[in-house]
Amino acid sequence: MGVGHPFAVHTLCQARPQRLGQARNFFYICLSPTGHSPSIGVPQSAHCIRLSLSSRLDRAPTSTAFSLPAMAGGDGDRARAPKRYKSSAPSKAALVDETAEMNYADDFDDDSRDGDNEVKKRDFTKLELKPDHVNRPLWACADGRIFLETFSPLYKQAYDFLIAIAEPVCRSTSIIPTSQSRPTACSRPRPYQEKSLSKMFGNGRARSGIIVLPCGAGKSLVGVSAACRIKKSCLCLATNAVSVDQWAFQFKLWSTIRDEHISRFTSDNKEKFRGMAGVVVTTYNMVAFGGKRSEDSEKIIEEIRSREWGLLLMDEVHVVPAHMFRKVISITKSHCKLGLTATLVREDERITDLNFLIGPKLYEANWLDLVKGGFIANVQCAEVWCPMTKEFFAEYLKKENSKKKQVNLH
Ligand SMILES: Nc1ncnc2c1ncn2[C@@H]1O[C@H](COP(=O)(O)OP(=O)(O)OP(=O)(O)O)[C@@H](O)[C@H]1O
Repeated sequence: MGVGHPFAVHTLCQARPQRLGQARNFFYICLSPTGHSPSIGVPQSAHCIRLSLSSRLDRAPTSTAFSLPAMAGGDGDRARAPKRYKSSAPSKAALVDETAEMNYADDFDDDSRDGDNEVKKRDFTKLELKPDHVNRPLWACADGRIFLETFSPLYKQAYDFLIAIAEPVCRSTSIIPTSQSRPTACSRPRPYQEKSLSKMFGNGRARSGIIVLPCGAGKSLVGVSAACRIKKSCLCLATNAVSVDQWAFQFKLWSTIRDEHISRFTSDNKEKFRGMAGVVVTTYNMVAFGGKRSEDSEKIIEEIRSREWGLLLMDEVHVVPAHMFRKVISITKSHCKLGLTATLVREDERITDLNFLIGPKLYEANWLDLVKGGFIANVQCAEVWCPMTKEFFAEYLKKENSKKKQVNLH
């Protein structure tokens, strides 16, 4: 089972807050054929992830890659994971499965019982830990469950491994097939992402405006989630063709939208609107371009112009030249506009134009908080002083160059 193995991670069930205190030191994973949603609910705080087998695999997984250390008789192929780990008896009978997995449901979520009732109880109280169990933080059961010891020294590596082999299409709703052309969110936003969205949708309707999140904080998920909440078609504008591909990918990653409902429109990739494309991803340039277009392009741009979009999603709003921005805004019609950026700073005077072209700043995350929360990498700043040439210094002192035009969009 190597990297790229066709698993899909389906987080994270219906957490019941009152259960969180009982969270076990196990990373609980359930493997099941895609399309079948395991009904076991487990709290997120217990580091729970569901893995769902892709339809490319037509049989339930065995524990070939992960072995169940405690299980006698062949790596636990027919085994259950332990109910309790007794660290005081490290090697022999250290695992005590008091009953069977039906009782796991008691510890997690009432919803889980239905699914578990299908599984017969088994007694594994006599099973022993394998001698090298400390090197085996992952326990796989024949019924598809994998348990990861969070207290294992290899926990982090094992966790990374699971994530690496999994394709994070994630989130339970993503396994529900949908015929909708509009995206439906299948993600679990982080607190600051949720806050951004709540600022946008706070009073029950979508507000236009700008959300500022540091690089790598997950603006894409916020954009996709916004499109999902609006439940209408979305025109997504990026700065270049590479970004267009990335946005198309992000929509597939974070939502249930089907491939045929996303169209990309770049100079190299003019995907015709297949049906009523729910999401069209293109560049500012493609929309604002005033020159002669090919017949195909003309048709697509006409479609873009004539349609009433639910959301105009604008990536990197701060870098778009003002005149292009105005043009794009004036030739497209949308119910709501959302601008995303990492920094509302630009070199010309026009940053404040965004205020009336799009809307106010809805939310700005403090990057230090995100670093503290472990959501983005720690940044170290070092100030390096160096001499300026005379000419450069004279230029620097000129009023119009002396300050950066930082927006205050409150
Ligand atoms: N809620 C989330 N849960 C898990 N992973 C997330 C979440 N939000 C974002 N990520 C991950 O964080 C990483 C950065 O996300 P993304 O590329 O959207 O950031 P960004 O803010 O657009 O960055 P940039 O400014 O560099 O474009 C991605 O790997 C993404 O999958």
